[in-house]
Amino acid sequence: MSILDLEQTVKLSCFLFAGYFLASTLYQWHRLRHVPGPFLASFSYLWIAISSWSGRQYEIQKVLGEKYGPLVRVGPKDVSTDDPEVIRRLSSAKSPYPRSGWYDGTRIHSDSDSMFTMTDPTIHDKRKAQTAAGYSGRETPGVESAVEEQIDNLIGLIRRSYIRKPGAGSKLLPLDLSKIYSLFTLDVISRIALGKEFGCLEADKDVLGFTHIVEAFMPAMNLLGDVPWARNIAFSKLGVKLLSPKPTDKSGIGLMMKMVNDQVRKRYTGDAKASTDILGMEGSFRRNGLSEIDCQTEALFMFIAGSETTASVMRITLLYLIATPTAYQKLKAEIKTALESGRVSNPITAAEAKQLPYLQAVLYEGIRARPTATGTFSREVPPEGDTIHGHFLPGGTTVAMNLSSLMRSKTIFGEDADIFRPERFLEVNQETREEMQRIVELMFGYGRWMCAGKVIAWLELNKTLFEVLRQFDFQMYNPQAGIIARSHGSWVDKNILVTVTESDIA
Ligand code: HEM
Repeated sequence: MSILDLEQTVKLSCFLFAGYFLASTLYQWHRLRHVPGPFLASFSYLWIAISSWSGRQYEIQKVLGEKYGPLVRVGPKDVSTDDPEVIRRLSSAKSPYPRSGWYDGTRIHSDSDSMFTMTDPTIHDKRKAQTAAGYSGRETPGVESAVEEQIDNLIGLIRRSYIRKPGAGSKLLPLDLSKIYSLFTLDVISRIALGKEFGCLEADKDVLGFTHIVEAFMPAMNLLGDVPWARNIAFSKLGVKLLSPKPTDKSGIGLMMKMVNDQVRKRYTGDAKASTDILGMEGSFRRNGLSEIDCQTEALFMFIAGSETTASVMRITLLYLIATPTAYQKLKAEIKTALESGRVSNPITAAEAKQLPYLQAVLYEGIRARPTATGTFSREVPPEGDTIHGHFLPGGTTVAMNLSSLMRSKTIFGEDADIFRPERFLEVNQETREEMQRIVELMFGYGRWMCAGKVIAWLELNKTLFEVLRQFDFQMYNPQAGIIARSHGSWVDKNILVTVTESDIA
């Protein structure tokens, strides 16, 4: 080929490529052109990529509803909604909507799915039924006492290392709420899933280096998971094989994988003693038909789904309480009255905690004020298409839940929805309160896809907040120092430093 021919071929290729790029961009834009949203999002995934990577996913998402309405275009084939009715309809047990490919972004095993990455409703429903008795506590009555053991360890650690004695002479080590609750939830999950806690609270450190790995990789994982073409590469079978953690790793998720695999193997080879953990020999998962590898995958996913989520609610709720003295005092007063009247056990049971109205209001407000997960959790419109809020959505469009915007809705939560005020749940009639609570509970998803660990999460939240405030009082260590809170699907928090004193109501 002569140099002239080569030049012509290169020019023609560039021209064809530019033509293809323009035509496909125009096509992408055209299919959802009637749905309002940020301009960049209408033809490219750059908008989603920026919001996933920036650490400001929450701030970016929470204003979308007010700016564009209940249905917003957030990508070429993607919309999001903050309408609770639509969220419920799409996730209900009878909905024809499957989960979208977004869920692949949490895949860890190349040859086995956790319940979370099962996008097909029929396959997913089967796994959900197999694990329901374990997660709900029906076949695992020991979960509540396992949580109590870890609360004891949490209180022990605070008392051992962080308590500030009265007077100026005592040595002062600030307690980092962003760290201690992560240690607590890791110990809870390992205790209930594997029968023995990792011992993070005992050692006062993340013994496996899990949170460090999560923090370090969260921006990249969130980005890869949110942008479809990147996800299709990174989370393909080959991508997962090459990139995902390995049981031979010396720390982080790989090491956790090894511990989980070993524990599960013991139980499946039959030399384990009877135990009350979710996975035990007599444990629910095995009894309900999970194979060894399914069990390993499910158990590992439990750490990803159940540790930082719950820890983030615990730390932010306590932080909001410390920053809102009226709410802090009211909750302390409710705890004191409950103790004096002998209405609560030591430690409090989950059932007793549910009877304390201000404690409930604080927990719902804590979840609402800073939504736990900012990931998109999208569904896929079935092939025949669907109409939402008057906009036709062709088959294959993904519809995300914008919980960040929903939780800030002034129509539902009042004009002061931007601030932490638990009273909003108490000054309305019962019907309105229950509807507000149901909307906050959408934070756990809904219907067939709803969080399997919701009962365990509420158990932890109720018992821990009560017990910690029964024993201690908290104040900010340095109110002028900045707290770091970045949202990449879930939260990466740092530097929530407090000082702790003994409470006078215990
Ligand atoms: C405050 C704490 C928690 C929050 C806000 C939360 C939230 C969620 C959400 C939003 C989903 C996905 C729902 C959907 O796809 O529509 C989910 C799924 C899941 N969560 Fe949680 N979660 C929490 C704690 C936990 C805990 C403690 C565990 C385990 C002990 C857990 C285990 C799971 C599992 C296994 C799934 C997959 C369920 C399915 O695919 O059907 N979660 N969670």
